[in-house]
Amino acid sequence: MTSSNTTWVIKLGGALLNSPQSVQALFATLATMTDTRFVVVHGGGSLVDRWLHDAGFATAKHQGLRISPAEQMPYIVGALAGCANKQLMGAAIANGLEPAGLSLYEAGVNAQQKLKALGRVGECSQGARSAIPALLEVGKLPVVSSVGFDEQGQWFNVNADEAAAAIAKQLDGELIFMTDVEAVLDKSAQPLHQLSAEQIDELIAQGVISGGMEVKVKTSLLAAQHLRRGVYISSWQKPENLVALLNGEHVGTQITM
Ligand SMILES: Nc1ncnc2c1ncn2[C@@H]1O[C@H](COP(=O)(O)OP(=O)(O)O)[C@@H](O)[C@H]1O
Ligand SMILES: CC(=O)N[C@@H](CCC(=O)OP(=O)(O)O)C(=O)O
Repeated sequence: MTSSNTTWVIKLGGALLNSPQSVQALFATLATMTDTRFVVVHGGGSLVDRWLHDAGFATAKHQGLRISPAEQMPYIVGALAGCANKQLMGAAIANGLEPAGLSLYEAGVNAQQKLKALGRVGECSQGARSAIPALLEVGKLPVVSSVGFDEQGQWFNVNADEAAAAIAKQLDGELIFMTDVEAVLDKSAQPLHQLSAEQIDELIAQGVISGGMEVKVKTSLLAAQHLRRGVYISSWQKPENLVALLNGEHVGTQITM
């Protein structure tokens, strides 16, 4: 059951940034829900792809996570915490909202190296005090990139789905992933309205769920188990789905415990 104090963590997939109209429509929708506390966490994978390519780097992913050599980090951080974050802030401002652009550090989430072979890919842990409650209290809209820091101040590239889940966990909030597909699809490309742990294992093993969606469903399942509530995957192409979800309607895919 949600209350007016519930915080809704909305993760926006990076492909959204390629569609300025959809960005505007999404923030216009958020702006209509004045009584709801939102935290936006965003990706920017396609922007990172472009910046790395333009800088002459090759890039590769392992199970949906970008292998992030130290020398590529200035481009990755620039694309995510700089360009993507500020583009979304601009759309929020244009729709009458008051965004506050943050990295994971200010949001109270720390990062540390996930796996040596992945370079500077971070995984989340409990961090310093979060600025988010105070920002929400004064009516700001936190817009959080998935750039994280460890206690030595070293920067990390965190998958944005994992970043959103860590923030939802910290705020005990609701979690919605807005991506570029309306739902997780089955092997006949039909939307799955609900997904359990067993189905997720099976669909990944069959190769029906792969790439970025593999990270998303695995992260959603862990988050649902931790938060003890369902987590949703829906499309940013349909901002009205956000309104429906907040009203307790069932759209997209619900990942259950
Ligand atoms: N079973 C599936 N159902 C839907 N999308 C899937 C599936 N398996 C893989 N995908 C891919 O996952 C993509 C979404 O993941 P990703 O690109 O990481 O999104 P985001 O940037 O929003 O986090 C889809 O565009 C689709 O290409
Ligand atoms: C470690 C890792 O994979 N980081 C991601 C961070 C951005 C992200 O997750 O963006 P989307 O939500 O648009 O996919 C990356 O470099 O692409």
